[in-house]
Amino acid sequence: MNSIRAFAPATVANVACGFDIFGFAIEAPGDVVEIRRRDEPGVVIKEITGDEGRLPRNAEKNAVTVVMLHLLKHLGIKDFGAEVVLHKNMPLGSGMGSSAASAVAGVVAMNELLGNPLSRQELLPFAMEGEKIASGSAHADNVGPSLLGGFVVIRSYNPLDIFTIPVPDDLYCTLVHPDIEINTKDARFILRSEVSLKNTIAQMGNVAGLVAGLMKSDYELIGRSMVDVIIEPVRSILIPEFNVVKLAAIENGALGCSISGSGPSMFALSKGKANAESAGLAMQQKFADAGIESSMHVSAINKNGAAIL
Ligand SMILES: Nc1ncnc2c1ncn2[C@@H]1O[C@H](COP(=O)(O)OP(=O)(O)O)[C@@H](O)[C@H]1O
Ligand SMILES: N[C@@H](CCOP(=O)(O)O)C(=O)O
Repeated sequence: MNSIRAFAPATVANVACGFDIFGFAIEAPGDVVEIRRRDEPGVVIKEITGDEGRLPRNAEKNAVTVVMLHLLKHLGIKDFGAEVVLHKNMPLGSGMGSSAASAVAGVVAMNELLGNPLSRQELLPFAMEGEKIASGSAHADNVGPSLLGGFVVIRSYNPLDIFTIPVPDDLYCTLVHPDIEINTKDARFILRSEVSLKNTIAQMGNVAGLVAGLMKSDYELIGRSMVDVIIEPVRSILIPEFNVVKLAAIENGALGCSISGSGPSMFALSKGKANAESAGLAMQQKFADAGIESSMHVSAINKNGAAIL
């Protein structure tokens, strides 16, 4: 096989109360990566579309190729020649797991080109290296769900312990991306490093409630548990109209609403597609009232994650 195309979906990380430990993928959008073997050694970026020339063309600096270089090194493969084309189908610094989608598509495509020496689970640490390059932190709550699909829980980072839990069939996500940019690195920098006991107790209750609500298909419990008392109060100040948009989502059918990843995108979860759509239109309207353009994606939870095309 000389050429491979892979797709990796956008993701919603944190899911309100689960900073760095919860995430799920949506159906679309997603990045597409093409790799072609070439005779000369070295992995090079041949072309990137959709980034307005903003992403690094240096293979050691772009999440899509960094993961390939780590994989090749791990497998002891030297002098491998490949050229890479990246189709960037989501904005940078979006809170939609943009860097993660590139990293996952890159590592899945390279693994396929090499004849699948590693399983999907085994690819995770390599995909996390892409996040390290992009945001300075090897968090797995975007790359995990983009790679594996489903609703992902990261129980531990050291050692890495990650699994998926079932979600109700009629659970829909609304993702609204206001036309502003927030870098994950900056949004991590502003977080406080200490948390009060009171907030820890509240957050633990919500984490347990969200997992139980998803597994029991208890929509009311899901909604009640979508509360983040630690991260959202700090980061929401970076998103204009955050409180107004969140209220609009809940008043128009959503079970709950919070920041997607590190923002500026906001997500809501709803029972049924119709509720997800009406919540999303209301969210967009509030951004529009403040003169902010936005785009909306409504999707069921993507159960499959990345795919070879
Ligand atoms: N292939 C890539 N796709 C997106 N961002 C990348 C990629 N490679 C490196 N980056 C860098 O990662 C940063 C964006 O990532 P991040 O802040 O995590 O955004 P997002 O929240 O959308 O994932 C930018 O500084 C960008 O230059
Ligand atoms: N847990 C991370 C998730 C970042 O998601 P992104 O989509 O903004 O890259 C964090 O909250 O920093």
